[in-house]
Amino acid sequence: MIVLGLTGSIGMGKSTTARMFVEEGVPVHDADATVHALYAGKAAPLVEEAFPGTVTDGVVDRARLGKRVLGNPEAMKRLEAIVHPLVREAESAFLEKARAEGHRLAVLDIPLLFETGGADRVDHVLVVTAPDLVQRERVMDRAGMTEERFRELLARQLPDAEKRRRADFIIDTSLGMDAARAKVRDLIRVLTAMDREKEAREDA
Ligand SMILES: CC(C)(COP(=O)(O)OP(=O)(O)OC[C@H]1O[C@@H](n2cnc3c(N)ncnc32)[C@H](O)[C@@H]1O)[C@@H](O)C(=O)NCCC(=O)NCCS
Ligand SMILES: Nc1ncnc2c1ncn2[C@@H]1O[C@H](COP(=O)(O)OP(=O)(O)OP(=O)(O)O)[C@@H](O)[C@H]1O
Repeated sequence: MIVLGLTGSIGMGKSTTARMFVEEGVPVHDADATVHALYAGKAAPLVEEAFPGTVTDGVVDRARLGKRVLGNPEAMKRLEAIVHPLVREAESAFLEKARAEGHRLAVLDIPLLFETGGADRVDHVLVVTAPDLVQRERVMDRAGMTEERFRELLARQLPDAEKRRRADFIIDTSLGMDAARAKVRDLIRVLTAMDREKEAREDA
């Protein structure tokens, strides 16, 4: 089975592209959703112990936690030491299930794939991108978004150009849904064939 990492900066079309893989029958694991679930469960007591006052009614308050760790590399490291092993555990269980079900391809949707060393856990990386102006228009359309917040978010993410440089595959989501869906289908075909060849070589 081939493991494809899916990533991209804010507003580039990660969720939309992930959904297209699901629609084509490819299992997708969502790291962001996993963190949200962990913060309402298993991780909450561990986070409260490390960062007292950040958990309310058993659920991590992301705004409070963000204030403690964003812009503080040492605190972020401590938080990652709690969260990342749990995310990896969930990913491993997901991949094991996908393998057992006979899938040739599985996708790990990881927003901060490059920033958190995720590239080592996948066989290939797909980066979704769009021109700056399109990205800006999409993000500024969201409720509560301000110019300042957008700038802050961008400053904390690896630049799009650097992500594209490190990508194995790129999809430009500014060309519309049909174009992106065609690319997703092409990619599934190529990676599935690659896995089939790999298996034939291993059997020989
Ligand atoms: C700090 C937290 C509470 C802020 O949550 P909030 O909902 O306010 O914002 P969100 O999750 O969208 O993150 C906002 C931005 O912060 C930056 N950021 C978040 N986590 C990290 C990190 N581990 N390393 C570097 N930058 C980070 C990113 O630029 C991101 O776009 C949250 O991001 C978190 O718990 N991060 C640590 C866990 C983690 O690494 N998650 C990434 C997926 S494995
Ligand atoms: N291929 C596409 N064609 C047209 N519009 C698209 C395409 N992909 C995404 N979009 C649009 O761009 C916007 C952002 O997409 P999406 O929510 O998937 O981004 P994201 O990368 O997951 O964002 P974030 O990282 O902020 O959660 C949405 O309005 C979506 O409809």
